[in-house]
Amino acid sequence: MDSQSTLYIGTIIHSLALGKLEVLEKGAIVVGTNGVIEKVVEAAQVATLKKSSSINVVDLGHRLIIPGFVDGHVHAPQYSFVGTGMELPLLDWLNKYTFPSEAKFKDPVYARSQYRTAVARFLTNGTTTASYFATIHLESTKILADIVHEVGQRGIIGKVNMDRNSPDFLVETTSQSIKDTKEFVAHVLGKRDPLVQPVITPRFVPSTSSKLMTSLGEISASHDPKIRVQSHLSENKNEIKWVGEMHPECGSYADVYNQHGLLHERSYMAHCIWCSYGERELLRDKGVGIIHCPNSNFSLSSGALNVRRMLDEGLKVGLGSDVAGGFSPSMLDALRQSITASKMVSIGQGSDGDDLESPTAGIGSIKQYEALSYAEAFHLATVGGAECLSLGDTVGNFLPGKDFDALIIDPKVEGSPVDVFEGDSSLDIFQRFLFLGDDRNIEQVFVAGKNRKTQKLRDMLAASLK
Ligand SMILES: Nc1nc2[nH]cnc2c(=O)[nH]1
Ligand SMILES: [Zn+2]
Repeated sequence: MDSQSTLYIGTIIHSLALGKLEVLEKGAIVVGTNGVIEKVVEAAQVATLKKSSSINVVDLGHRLIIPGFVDGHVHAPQYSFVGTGMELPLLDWLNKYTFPSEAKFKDPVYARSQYRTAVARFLTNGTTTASYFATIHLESTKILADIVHEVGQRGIIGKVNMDRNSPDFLVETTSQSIKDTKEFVAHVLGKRDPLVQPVITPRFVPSTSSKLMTSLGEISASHDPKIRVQSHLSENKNEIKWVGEMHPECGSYADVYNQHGLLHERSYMAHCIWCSYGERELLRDKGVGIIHCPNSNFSLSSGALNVRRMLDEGLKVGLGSDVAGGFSPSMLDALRQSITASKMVSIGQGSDGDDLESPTAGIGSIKQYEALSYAEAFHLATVGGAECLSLGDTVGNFLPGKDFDALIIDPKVEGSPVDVFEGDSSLDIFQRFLFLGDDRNIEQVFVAGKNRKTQKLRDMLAASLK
């Protein structure tokens, strides 16, 4: 314990394994000045620790202390049109709304103002870690990384690559895309901020040529550790058909990424709703994370992922908001909708496919495909996401040695959407927050030991209202 460690006292709830919550009523977390968790103690030990003259004591009373949320897949520029244009399926939605909107990020002044609002909104909702897609534009993507750094969010940021099948107002040449990606990676690594990291981000197979994908795989592999890779995979049936026509030489959609060196233990793919058993085996064997984005999957009528099967088969799974395919910036929404999606699967309405070679085939059997519990969904929104993003040793729960990324939840805040009744247990209150709560209940947002929900952050949000 260093001389200025801080003792945060409150009701601690975090996930130790899928479906396994630990609850410490009036427990405490000791955090060093470097923002790292030194120990977690039960109520009985708190009094002794409090007596230590060298420790700062922060008594949070009735509040809950929970890990920060990990949004494994979010498009920062798409926050500009969030909650609008929700009536089309993926490929039409991209052409009608997404591409014209992303093209505006060519202008760095516009990008700065949009990105400030978006990042502030995600952070204020308790997203302590986000894996962002930006756009193809180098300057504005650097600005996004600078803003994430400035507000102190943990962010993984990707310059999007698009050199084929894209409108002429949102396309780059192969060589420019490679050059700008290298420059962006150098820009982010040059910050020497452990909270902000680059990620290689081919938009998806239809918009990234073979030559570009191969070069991106090489850029990822040329660093130690490898630069992370994120993209979209098997989200929509027309998309999958199109990829099949484009790459008859590959065995499957996932195999296209694999053959271009883009699947490894630091890769994670959004959606994967319609992946075959063979693809799921490939993803598991390569250590690729699956980012389940249920709001987007419903909103773009893509399908309901069989998340239980992914977990049973040993894949890493996290959750994503996929703004603006998904209409909510809050991971509470992703958590709730992941439960709804898994309930659809459990009643025989999900993405079963005719996947007979799978040992877990036989969808429709409610017994075999149990819906996610709230504790499991919470695990995916915290630990699961951290593991997908290769941050499992750093965040996700409160094990000593990890960074203190935490939310202080006040269920009784003035104007709270959550009612607390006499006799409620801590877990009752926690569940009510998960299902009914919102950012009003999220009083403080700690990233690496510092509260980032500051007046400055509120001012950033207020600025967008002017
Ligand atoms: N949901 C979603 N899927 C995509 N596939 C390619 N681009 C996108 C995108 O921006 N959003
Ligand atoms: Zn997406």
